[in-house]
Amino acid sequence: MADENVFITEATIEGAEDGPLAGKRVAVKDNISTEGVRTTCGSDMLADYVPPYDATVVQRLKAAGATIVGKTNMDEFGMGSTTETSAFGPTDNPAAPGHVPGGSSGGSAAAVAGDYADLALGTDTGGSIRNPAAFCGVVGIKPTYGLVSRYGLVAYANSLEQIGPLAPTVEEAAALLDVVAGPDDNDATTRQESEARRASDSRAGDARETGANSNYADAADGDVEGLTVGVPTELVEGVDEGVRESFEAALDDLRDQGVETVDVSLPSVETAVQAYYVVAMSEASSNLARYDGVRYGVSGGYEGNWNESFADSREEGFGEEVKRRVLLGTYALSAGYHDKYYAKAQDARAWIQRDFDAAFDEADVLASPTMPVPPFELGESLDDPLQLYLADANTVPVNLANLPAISVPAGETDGLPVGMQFVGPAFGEHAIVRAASALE
Ligand SMILES: NC(=O)C[C@H](N)C(=O)O
Repeated sequence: MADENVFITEATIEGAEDGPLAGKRVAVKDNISTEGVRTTCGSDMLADYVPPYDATVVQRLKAAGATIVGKTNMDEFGMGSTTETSAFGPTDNPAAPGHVPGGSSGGSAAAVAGDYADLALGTDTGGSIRNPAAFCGVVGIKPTYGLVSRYGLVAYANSLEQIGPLAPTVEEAAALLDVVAGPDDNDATTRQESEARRASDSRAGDARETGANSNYADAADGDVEGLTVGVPTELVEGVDEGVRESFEAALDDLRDQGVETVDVSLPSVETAVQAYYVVAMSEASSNLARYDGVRYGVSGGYEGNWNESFADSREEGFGEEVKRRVLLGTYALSAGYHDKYYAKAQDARAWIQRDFDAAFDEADVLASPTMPVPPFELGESLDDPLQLYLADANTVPVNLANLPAISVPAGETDGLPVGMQFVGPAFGEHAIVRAASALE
C-alpha cells in the first residue's frame, strides 16, 4: 500500500463482539475525541492532546462492533478544502494521485478510497465531508443539523457543523449513519426522533418515507420513479466544463429512471460564501480562545506576563490559515463592526433558508455538482485562500440552512472524480439516500 499520509495516528480500538459494524474497519477524523488516543485536529497546538473520554459517535461505533483503525488527517481545525493546512503534511488522493483529496476530512475520504478502512467518519462545517467524497470518488453524507450528536467533537463552528459518514457505496454510508444518528442527552442540539420524523414527514411529502427515523440504509433502493429533482440554476452556472458534462449525464441517467427534473432558483446563494465565512470565522475566533497554553495547547515556559505568554503559545501552535480566521472572526465580532458583518451574515443565512423552503415546494430533492471544479494538484491552491473559499460555493448554502446533503460519484473528467450533490429538506435523509442510490 502506498503511503498516502492518511492517518495522523494509527490505532486498533476494538468494539463490541457483535453488532451491525462487526468486522468493519472504521477510520475517524482527528477532531473527534477518542479516549486514550490522541486527537490533534491536525494542529501542532494539540499534538500531544489525549482526550479523557469518547465522543458519543465513537461510543456508538464501539457498541456497534466496529474496529477503529486510526485517526485521519485533516485541515487544521477543519479550516481548509484540501487537507494541506494540516500540521502533519498533506494527504495524497488515492483516486487521483498527485492531487489533493479535498478537505477538511481528506484523510477520511482517502482512507475509504485507498482501502485503509471500510468506512470513515468526517465532519462537515461547509462541505468538509462532501468535498473530499467528491474528490476521492466515494460517498459522503452531511446530516441535518441536530441528527448526529456533536458531543466530543472539537468545535470549529458550532452552528454549522455535523459529523457524518464516508463510504464506498450509498448503502454503506447510510448504514453508518443509522449507527451514529439519534438524540443524545449530552448534546442539547440533537432532536428527538419523533420530532425529527414529523418534520421529515410533513416537509419531504414522500409517501415512501420509511416508518422509522433511522433505517436510512433501507432507503438505498434506487426506486426514484416519480421523484422530482430540482436543479438550482445558480449552482450549475459557472462550473467547470467537464464537471458540468458529468453532471448533465447523471441527470439524463436519472430521467431514464423515471425522475422528473425541474429548474429552480436560489437567488440568495450569491451571498452564501461571504455569509458562511463570516459566521464560521466568528464562531472559530470564539471557540479557539481556549488554546492559550494554559487551558489547552502548547505551553513552552514562555517569558513575560499572561498576555505575552498566551500570544507566544498561539503564535507557535497555530498555522497560517487558523491565524487568518481567528483575526478576521475577531474583527467581524468586534464592537462597531458586528452589525456590518456578523448581523448581515445572519440576515443572509435567513434569506438562504427561505429560498430553500420555497425550492422544496417544487421538488423533493435538489441536485447540483458537489464541487464546481475537479481536484486541484497538490500545492496548486495553497497561495490563494480566497479562490479556495469560492470553491465552497455549492456546499456552504446547505450548512447555512442546516439541511442534509449527500455527495455521490458521478463519473470523471480527464480521469479525475466528479461528485453529484443531492440536498433534502430538514430530516429528509431518506429522500437523498434514495436519489443517490439510483446513480450507482
Ligand atoms: N470545514 C469545512 O467544512 C470546509 C470549509 N472549506 C472551511 O474551511 O470552513
